[in-house]
Amino acid sequence: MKIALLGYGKMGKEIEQIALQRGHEIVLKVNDTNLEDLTVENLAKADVAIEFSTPFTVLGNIDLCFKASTPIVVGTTGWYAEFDKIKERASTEGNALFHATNFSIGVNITFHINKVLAKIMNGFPGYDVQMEEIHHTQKLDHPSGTAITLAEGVLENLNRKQKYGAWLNDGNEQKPTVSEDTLLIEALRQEAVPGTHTVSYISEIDRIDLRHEAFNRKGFATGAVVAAEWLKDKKGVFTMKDLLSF
Ligand SMILES: NC(=O)C1=CN([C@@H]2O[C@H](COP(=O)(O)OP(=O)(O)OC[C@H]3O[C@@H](n4cnc5c(N)ncnc54)[C@H](O)[C@@H]3O)[C@@H](O)[C@H]2O)C=CC1
Ligand SMILES: O=C(O)C1=N[C@H](C(=O)O)C[C@H](O)C1
Repeated sequence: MKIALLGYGKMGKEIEQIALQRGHEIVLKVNDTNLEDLTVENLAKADVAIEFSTPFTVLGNIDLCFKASTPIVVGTTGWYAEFDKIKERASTEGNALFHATNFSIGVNITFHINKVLAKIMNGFPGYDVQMEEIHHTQKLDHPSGTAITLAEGVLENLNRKQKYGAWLNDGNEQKPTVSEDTLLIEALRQEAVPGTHTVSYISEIDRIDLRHEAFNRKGFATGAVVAAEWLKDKKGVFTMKDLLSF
């Protein structure tokens, strides 16, 4: 398969290694030093594009892939406010888009358990729920896309929470007070952390933690390449639930 890498930073480089190991060819690599190569003509030469750039550049890259009729796998986070518009466009124009806030199998198992746990906790009002995400200091968005997906899983299943709130804890501000129906997500930035997410239920007598800790970026990268292989000859908008069998 011929792959275009849109975003050749930490993730793009990791994806390149996995893609080559799986027998694919990289026909285009773009980062902010060679944006002149990012053309519809070049994208049309790829069987699929894998997009891990920035929240500010992802929408332009999706647009170019749609114009080139090149299926696109999007891992970039921080753009989901525009998701409905993109989805509508993909269906009217007959494009192929695979998106996920997290491509790792471990996190997707955690997403599933998180929903089951939230449903169970309806019967146990003595527990309050809170979330924490920790990422490297270069991360541009907060809370992380994964944290938002986890929060949505809680809100869909736990009746006493109606919305989430975010707090970037950089050591300068006190923990905000939130209403009882708000799920607070605390974001911490620590050197070189690939991504750690925890959903905690805390009562007066104990604490239950659902935690996923990535040790490196291999899980994210492998999931993105597998998604690209799966998407290649399809049309429509897909995510990890379409790929996984649970
Ligand atoms: N869904 C998932 O499983 C995962 C998602 N991510 C997300 O992927 C994104 C990228 O993460 P990293 O690789 O860690 O960031 P990074 O900062 O290491 O790499 C981003 C790259 O995008 C390049 N870039 C800038 N403008 C561009 C443009 N117009 N077109 C193409 N590339 C451009 C930059 O030069 C840089 O090389 C972030 O949004 C992050 O949250 C990261 C890991 C896993
Ligand atoms: O920026 C990152 O690094 C990561 N971003 C994704 C997110 O926002 O959830 C996935 C992973 O946690 C790493």
